[in-house]
Amino acid sequence: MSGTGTASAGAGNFCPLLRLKTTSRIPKLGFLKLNHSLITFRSLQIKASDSSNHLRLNVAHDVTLSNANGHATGSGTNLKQLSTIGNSTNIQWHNCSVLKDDRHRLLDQKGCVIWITGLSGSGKSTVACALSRILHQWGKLTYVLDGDNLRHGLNKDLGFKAQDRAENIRRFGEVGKLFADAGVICIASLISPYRRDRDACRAMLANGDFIEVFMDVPLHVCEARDPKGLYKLARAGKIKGFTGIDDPYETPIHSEIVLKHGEPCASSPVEMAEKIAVYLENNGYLHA
Ligand SMILES: Nc1ncnc2c1ncn2[C@@H]1O[C@H](COP(=O)(O)OS(=O)(=O)O)[C@@H](OP(=O)(O)O)[C@H]1O
Ligand SMILES: Nc1ncnc2c1ncn2[C@@H]1O[C@H](COP(=O)(O)OP(=O)(O)O)[C@@H](O)[C@H]1O
Repeated sequence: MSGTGTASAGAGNFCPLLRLKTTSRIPKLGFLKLNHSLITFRSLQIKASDSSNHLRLNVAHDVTLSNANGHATGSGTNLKQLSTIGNSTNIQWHNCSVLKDDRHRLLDQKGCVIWITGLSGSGKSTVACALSRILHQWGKLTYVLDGDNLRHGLNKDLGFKAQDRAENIRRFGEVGKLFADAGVICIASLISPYRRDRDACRAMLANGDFIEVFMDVPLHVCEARDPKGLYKLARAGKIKGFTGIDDPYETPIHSEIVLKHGEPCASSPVEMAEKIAVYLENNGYLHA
């Protein structure tokens, strides 16, 4: 493969193989499937056809040829390597020509993860839903990932031992990262008691895109609320390893937002949610 090829043009100026109009601007990324092979390219020139009704493709840089199994088969200026990530061997990252910025422009917002951490009963879920409601009313796309809810499905194999909580948090981080990449404002609401696990999720996202919100509510207040009766059961020894009672909660040190119990002007869930919404506005997340 020399880096230059031809493809038959479809009706008019539209090439069904490329799904491009010949008049459209040159894409920065794309792929072309030919004879069960995949050609990945970063630079492409399309010249309008002559009377032979053919499009001429000039594939300029970063060419990777791979067969249907994804193994590299040809040469290019920059062959991508197969990787091993965890237990996944011989894998290769595939790019798509629709990029995060394209999705941001479509939605007129920037994807991010609002990470709400705090004790059981501190008001995480209530604030998460209030924030989702406010942003929805402003025409912004959000999705709430709630600790209790994900334990009904994705995380139902996990308990509350430290390593299970760590895995729970890691999965939240990975799912939140996908939502943010999709352009969605993802609101994660989970106890996430360990600083190291929260920081690992922060590190998964681009600078600024992980916004930690600490529900700074004293244990005695959460315990007095006890909406599910869990503190009572934990005090009675009927639940072991309950956060704040006989399991640790590591207070955040560098949260972007602290929602302190009893703070004047920010004591109701809606006022707290408004504070987060203002942060998003001030930091450019509500426009592309
Ligand atoms: N041992 C123990 N400790 C803490 N919480 C417990 C426990 N057992 C059950 N629950 C209920 O599970 C909810 C917390 O789940 P999370 O996924 O947010 O926890 S964690 O982030 O993995 O620590 C938590 O929900 P919230 O009250 O909304 O925080 C409880 O309802
Ligand atoms: N800012 C607040 N002030 C007073 N009560 C609140 C506030 N936020 C939540 N609550 C109440 O506290 C209880 C626990 O709230 P919830 O959102 O379920 O907490 P978490 O998700 O952290 O367990 C609920 O009964 C809720 O109505």
